[in-house]
Amino acid sequence: MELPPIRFENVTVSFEERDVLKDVSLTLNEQRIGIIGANGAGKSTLSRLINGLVLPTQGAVYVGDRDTQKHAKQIRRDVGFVFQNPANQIIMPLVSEDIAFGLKNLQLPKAERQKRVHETLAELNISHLADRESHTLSGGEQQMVALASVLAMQPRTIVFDEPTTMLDLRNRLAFQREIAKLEQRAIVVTHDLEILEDFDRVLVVTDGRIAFDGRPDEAIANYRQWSHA
Ligand SMILES: Nc1ncnc2c1ncn2[C@@H]1O[C@H](COP(=O)(O)OP(=O)(O)OP(=O)(O)O)[C@@H](O)[C@H]1O
Repeated sequence: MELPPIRFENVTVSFEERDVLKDVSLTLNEQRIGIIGANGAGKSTLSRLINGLVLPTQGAVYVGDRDTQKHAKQIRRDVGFVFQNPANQIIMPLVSEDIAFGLKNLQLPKAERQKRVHETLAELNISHLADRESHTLSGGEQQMVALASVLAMQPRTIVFDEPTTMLDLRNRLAFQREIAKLEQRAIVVTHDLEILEDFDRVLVVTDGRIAFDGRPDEAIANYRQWSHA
């Protein structure tokens, strides 16, 4: 699978005149990229720029050669986003309907939609949730269903904002296995440092800037050192 590079060019994001990201320039070519750092450092904002959920106040973000400010629709198709709070993402009354919902927008035939729904649920070991009412799911079950909805769409890049916060050990391991197997690019914002062990690259965000950018072990050591200071 060809993975389009993601480029940040001198990106500043301001909310209410406060700069929460400051002149960030980056090119992301790797397949598995982690983003770590303190609360409020700017990690979610950085991740949301990738699919145009947040737009730069200054500078530009490109996915391949598409500017996120100009090609929102195509970019949302190419970059899936798994939200921190899965309840924001689940919209349909039944789990299987929820996963099928996004596929309708891709204009896939019904049989293909149903096949993808069942394959994705089986892949994540949550086939037993298919006929459950979405609002009765536990937090962790919701997080797994939100993950399934995005995986079923098969976007080339998937951004995860703290995907394991509600998962028990079994589901956390299932998530980790799933990420390791993905042909797609995964960009994961997390406080769960262990899941980054086999990643290609980890960014440490501190106060709106990239304070460190490198291998997971080095990035985690840098972040630990910063946290103790
Ligand atoms: N829509 C918004 N309006 C105003 N301020 C915002 C908005 N979104 C984020 N912020 C502020 O920007 C800063 C960075 O937020 P962000 O969510 O990117 O941090 P984070 O590193 O993901 O934090 P956490 O680890 O706590 O989730 C925070 O101070 C936050 O309050």
